[in-house]
Amino acid sequence: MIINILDTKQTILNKFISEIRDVNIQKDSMRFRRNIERIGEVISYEISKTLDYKSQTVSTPLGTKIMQLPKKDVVLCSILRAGLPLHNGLLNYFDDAENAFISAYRKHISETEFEIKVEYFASPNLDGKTLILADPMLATGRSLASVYEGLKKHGTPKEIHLACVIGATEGLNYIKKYFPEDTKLWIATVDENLNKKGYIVPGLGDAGDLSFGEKL
Ligand SMILES: O=P(O)(O)OC[C@H]1O[C@H](OP(=O)(O)OP(=O)(O)O)[C@H](O)[C@@H]1O
Ligand SMILES: O=c1cc[nH]c(=O)[nH]1
Ligand SMILES: [Mg+2]
Repeated sequence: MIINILDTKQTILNKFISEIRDVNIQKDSMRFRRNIERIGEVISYEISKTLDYKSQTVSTPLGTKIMQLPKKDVVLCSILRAGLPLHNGLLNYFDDAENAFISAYRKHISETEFEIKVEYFASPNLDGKTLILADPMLATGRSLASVYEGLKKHGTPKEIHLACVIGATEGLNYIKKYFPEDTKLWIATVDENLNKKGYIVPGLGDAGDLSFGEKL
């Protein structure tokens, strides 16, 4: 896996990351969602530097210009719920992408043990496409790995990009085993620790709840 950690350079991205972490600012759920979306936009721009482009002629009112434009083969796939604001950010830039949505949640067996349940699954054919798989939190890595197992039935993408906001080192190491070697991970920032409940520390808390409210 090719790992790109975006906060290793000092950019405006750091402000967006600090606001989603900040226990006071993150209470404003509209700002939280918008910051995740803004991070999705930054990730899109970085991914766009690696895509395949082809020459196309654009007509202006005064003439023509040959431009290099990205091929229209992107599929954006997000993991519900927390993936939705990140999906919006990616879609703001890859506006003609096809879209896939998959649900994954932690079904707790005990306070500290859980299994990943994948239930809703809607995806186009992935053969030969550029797959961008988005989930803001990469904690144990089990949600991303389970979703990818399911996606394999929908075809073989030409290339795979993973778009994440905060990861834990353990999760990064876990998913390396599941994805093809040339998969590119784009992640805003990485923390060292996971707690007993599988939450990233210091992380930000529960991204799904902060975006959409607590669930039962
Ligand atoms: O790397 P993992 O250990 O699998 O954890 C990460 C998952 O946890 C969060 O989802 P959650 O289960 O909280 O569901 P939600 O989006 O509905 O809140 C997050 O959006 C990831 O999908
Ligand atoms: O820290 C974490 C881990 C999983 N899901 C979250 O929303 N946050
Ligand atoms: Mg959650």
